[in-house]
Amino acid sequence: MSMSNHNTFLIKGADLVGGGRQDLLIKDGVLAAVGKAAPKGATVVDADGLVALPGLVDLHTHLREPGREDAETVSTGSAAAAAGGFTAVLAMANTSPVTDTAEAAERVFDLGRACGLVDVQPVGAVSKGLAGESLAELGLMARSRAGVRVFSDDGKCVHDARLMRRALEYVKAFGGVVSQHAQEPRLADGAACCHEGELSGRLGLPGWPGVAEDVIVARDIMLARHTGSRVHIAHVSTAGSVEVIRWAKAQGTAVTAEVTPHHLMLSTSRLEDYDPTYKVNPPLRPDEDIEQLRTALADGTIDAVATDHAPHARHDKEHAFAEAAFGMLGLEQALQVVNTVMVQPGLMTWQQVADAMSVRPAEIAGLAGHGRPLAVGEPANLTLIDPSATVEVDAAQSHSLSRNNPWHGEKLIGQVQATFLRGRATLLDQEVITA
Ligand SMILES: NC(=O)N[C@@H](CC(=O)O)C(=O)O
Ligand SMILES: [Zn+2]
Ligand SMILES: [Zn+2]
Repeated sequence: MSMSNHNTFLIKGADLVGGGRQDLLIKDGVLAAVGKAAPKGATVVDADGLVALPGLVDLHTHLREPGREDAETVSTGSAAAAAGGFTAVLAMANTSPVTDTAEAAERVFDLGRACGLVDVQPVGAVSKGLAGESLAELGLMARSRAGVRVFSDDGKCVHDARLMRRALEYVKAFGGVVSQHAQEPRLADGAACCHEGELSGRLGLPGWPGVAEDVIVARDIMLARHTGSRVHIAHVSTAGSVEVIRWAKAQGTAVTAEVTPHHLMLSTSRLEDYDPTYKVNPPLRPDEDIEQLRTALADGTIDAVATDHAPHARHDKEHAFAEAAFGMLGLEQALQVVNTVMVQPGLMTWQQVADAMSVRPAEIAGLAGHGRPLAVGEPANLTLIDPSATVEVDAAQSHSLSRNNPWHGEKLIGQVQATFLRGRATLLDQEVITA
């Protein structure tokens, strides 16, 4: 046992977003002091040159438990999240069984609390069994101990306009939101596996066009306007969606949107070698879309960065491109990617990163205690990042059970060095501990 009290941390000289260089005292789970403090027995964390952000909140994580514990569990996914700077994640409902009842939601919630590395907040399914036919128990999930506020059939689009309308009307009663996987099934042929364009033609892979996303985004914005309810667009990937969302926000419609790290950085050209690691839904898009996604994130048209962390076991991913599973990892590299493509080139400030990766996601999901300013009396949910370290990503070095990491071999800028959840260190690089 060391001399230090493991529940008391003195973070020295961190660069606080909006607050300059400060010391932070973490005690009894809260920020006990901001500014100068020198308590005895605290573990001292040297944060010289590190940026302190409120703990990150991921609106879109697939944890695979229950059902596919060979790909990820609540515990391994939580560890990956903490390593990436997250203190809360929204766990998507496309598990087996589906999270479409109060009991199922409470089970996921409890697994998360038992693990204790991040707050796991279950997303409830919109439709029973994600079948797109009848509404799941939205009200019971909302009133359950899990307090579900975000509903999504993610993996599938709620394509029936009547069902979508009813879901929006229903969640309005308790301040909930429907997160839509926007993909018109009639425009996205069953065999489609990548973006439809020049490259899909050349590679001989069936593709689906960006407009399959755009039309659902437009429809759901009109339904949100009609019902006076809130819609959230998951993993926006096209310039067309951005255009429609920008228009809707200018009209005052209650629409919010997220973009993934991979859609901000990786283009369709990654498919040249038919590597199934880059097979994802929605697909990687051309440079013109990426450009618009970056602009929209920087100007607030897109509210949040969400990972769509989608672990897959080797035997589901290592197939010919057309047969492999859709999805890629994201939790551990998300902040690095945002730093590399947005902060370092001067497109975004750290304050904006805090907004897009913590404040806004917590607001959208109605998560109390997260996305809060780093101020005295607030829960000590925060993360420290070295913004200038260049790191070569190694897929083998991961807390996730899966290895479908699209950043493998990539040099990214930034390294997460510590994460605290209500004052407990869920990640603490030994290098930064000085006493
Ligand atoms: N993103 C993906 O390609 N896959 C996700 C489902 C989804 O987000 O649509 C998955 O669950 O694997
Ligand atoms: Zn999806
Ligand atoms: Zn997803």
